[in-house]
Amino acid sequence: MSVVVPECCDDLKRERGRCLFNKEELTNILDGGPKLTEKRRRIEKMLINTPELFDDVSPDYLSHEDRYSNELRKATQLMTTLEKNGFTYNDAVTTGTGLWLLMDGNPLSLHISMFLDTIKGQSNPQQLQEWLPLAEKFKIIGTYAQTELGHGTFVRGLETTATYDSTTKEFVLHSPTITATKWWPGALGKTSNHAVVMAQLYLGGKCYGPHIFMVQLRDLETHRTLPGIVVGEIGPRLGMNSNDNGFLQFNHHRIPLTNMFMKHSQVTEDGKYVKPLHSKLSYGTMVQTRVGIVYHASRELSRALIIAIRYSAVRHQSEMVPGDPEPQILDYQTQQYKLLPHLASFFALRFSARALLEVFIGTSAGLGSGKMNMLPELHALSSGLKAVATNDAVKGTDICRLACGGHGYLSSSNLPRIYTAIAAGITYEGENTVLFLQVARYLIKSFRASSQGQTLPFSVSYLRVQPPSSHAPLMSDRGLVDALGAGVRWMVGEAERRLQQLVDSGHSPHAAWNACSVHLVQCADAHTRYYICEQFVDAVSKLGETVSSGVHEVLRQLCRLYILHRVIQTAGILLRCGAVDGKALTSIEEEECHLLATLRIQAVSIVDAIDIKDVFLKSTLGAWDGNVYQRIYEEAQKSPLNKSDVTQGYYQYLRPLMKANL
Ligand SMILES: CCCCCCCCCCCCCC(=O)SCCNC(=O)CCNC(=O)[C@H](O)C(C)(C)COP(=O)(O)OP(=O)(O)OC[C@H]1O[C@@H](n2cnc3c(N)ncnc32)[C@H](O)[C@@H]1OP(=O)(O)O
Ligand SMILES: Cc1cc2nc3c(=O)[nH]c(=O)nc-3n(C[C@H](O)[C@H](O)[C@H](O)COP(=O)(O)OP(=O)(O)OC[C@H]3O[C@@H](n4cnc5c(N)ncnc54)[C@H](O)[C@@H]3O)c2cc1C
Repeated sequence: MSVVVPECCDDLKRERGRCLFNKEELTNILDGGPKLTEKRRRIEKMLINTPELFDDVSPDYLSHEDRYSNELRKATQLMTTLEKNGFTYNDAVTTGTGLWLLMDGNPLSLHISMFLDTIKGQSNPQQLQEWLPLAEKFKIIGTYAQTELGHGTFVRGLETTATYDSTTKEFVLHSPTITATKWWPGALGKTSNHAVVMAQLYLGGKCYGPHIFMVQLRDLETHRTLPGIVVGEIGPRLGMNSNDNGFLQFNHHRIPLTNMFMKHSQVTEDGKYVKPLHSKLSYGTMVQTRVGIVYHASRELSRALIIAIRYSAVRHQSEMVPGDPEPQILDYQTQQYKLLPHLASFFALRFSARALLEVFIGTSAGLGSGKMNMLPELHALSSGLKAVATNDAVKGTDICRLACGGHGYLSSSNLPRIYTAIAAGITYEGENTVLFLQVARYLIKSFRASSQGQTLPFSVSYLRVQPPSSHAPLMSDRGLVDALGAGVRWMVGEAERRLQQLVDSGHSPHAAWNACSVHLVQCADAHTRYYICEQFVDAVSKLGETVSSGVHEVLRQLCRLYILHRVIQTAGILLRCGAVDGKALTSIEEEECHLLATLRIQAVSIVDAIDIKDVFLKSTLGAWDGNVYQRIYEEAQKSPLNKSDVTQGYYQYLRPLMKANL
């Protein structure tokens, strides 16, 4: 059946006709400026003109091996296309465009992120000179091999050993137990010929803790595994099955002394250890990746929102008023309540990701000149934001799926793939509960320091025991953010009181910590969300001076919705600490419902301004033209089961059953 695809269906045309702001201006803000929008579009144009980057057949219909090969084909094509056109892989990652073509598990993603970042961040000048050009030109291909079967979270508990042999000036890498097997690293199974490996450093019989080593795994000509190494793929996962997440074991495998990353800590030829300036500098790649994941999570959430909001404007169901035509489902207040707070979250995360990147850049510059004092704050902020961003992106994406009813469950909606890809983000790069507990540790330490009169770093300065009285009226944005801050201060104070009470009654500090850890995780989550609210309010108020009133109004509404929603979510705490009363909460609830109706009017235009083209959305439900039903129908025709009217299964199983005398 031939299909005539209209420019854009009537529903979406009407929605777009109601736009009262300059979409391009909002797009520029989200990209970080008009120049970055222009650059992103140039990359997109180039990629769209490279047909090899697009799938002929959905990965769902391919075998495990074909799926991997197909993704590898596209990944290598992407890298060469970028290179030939004068762009870097980083351009494709930071704009999201390249990743969206490969989000079924891109086997080069670990190479272009954590492998290269480790080389850049952990090498001494000689190592940098030797490894960086090889890695940048894909002469060596690597991954980040840290997690083991027995330990992922507890890096200090890793079992792989790197024992220095001063007679040969080599490290001997060994996996002494089954649980020491490296397990999970992306692209380790079949793609990588190198890995940066986290292993316990042993010198003269003494363990110096986890350190990073560059290890060649495969021959560079034949790609065969080197002697002393066992490597393979770990099998199917919940999602991203086009990747070759792998396992790795060492059997007394030798590497040169110079293969230990020596920017921060060193081993001399005679086996002496030189300490780093800060004991956690070797965790730097993880911190950097967490910063990137905040952006990544916000981008994935935005794809889900575009799909669900456009679909909600096209889908008509039920009767709102008996006898009237079926309304767009976006007109139902409950549908708005499902989607619009997540739309606000996307903007909040985008502004916070930018603020975090600035902290990261500032801290990295400080580290270069030996200043370590900003590291704890960066660790706390990046851990908290990584956890909130991935939690919210996963929850938001699933809500988007549910908001699309049955069709959201179709693979062709692309919502399942977005969901499974981002769901991994809750676990990888530091499991979220564990990261929140790191934030809580920082909060309690800061709270205690402040009780002793010490000055606190900027992100926790609001925890001061004697806060300056806020002059902002409660119902203003600033006033409500202050109320949220008061709530976190109360929660952290309460956690500290409970910890102290347990210690005073004879518990060890560690037992007390565990006994309070549910509350501590809530403190960390609330603190991070307070930080996000602050960043959102600051960003919108700064933009107010430079943007047109239409765009400013939309941003102000989204920011307001984010704050109101957060206050309602935290109502119990805020009532307990007296930051708000029941009357205020009632009016906040009413205002939220009113705001949902206001934002609904321009919701389609707001998601249009995120500016993700159909080829990157890859969704039958979310395309620009709104031609949903035709697309779903056509996609179903591609199922291999539809190649013949009667399948083999009928002759083999169904017919015999029907003929049997049961
Ligand atoms: C750009 C686009 C990107 C796109 C992304 C998509 C693709 C991405 C693909 C990704 C694929 C996935 C790839 C992967 O998954 S790669 C594998 C990732 N694995 C992890 O993330 C493991 C998580 N675990 C850890 O990081 C550590 O073990 C933790 C932190 C939990 C504890 O650690 P440890 O047991 O050693 O420490 P401690 O708890 O005794 O605390 C002791 C002190 O140390 C301080 N401390 C701890 N850590 C740091 C730090 N980093 N900087 C500064 N300070 C730090 C801490 O605050 C405390 O300070 P104080 O309280 O004593 O003052
Ligand atoms: C898709 C994917 C890709 C990955 N890619 C890589 C990679 O490229 N390289 C790599 O090295 N690794 C990789 N990993 C591994 C990943 O980093 C780990 O799975 C992650 O760090 C969590 O560790 P774990 O699996 O040991 O979980 P565990 O730590 O065993 O967590 C299990 C449960 O125990 C809880 N828990 C653990 N410790 C504590 C604590 N101290 N306090 C309270 N609760 C606790 C957790 O909250 C969780 O609920 C990947 C994982 C996935 C899923």
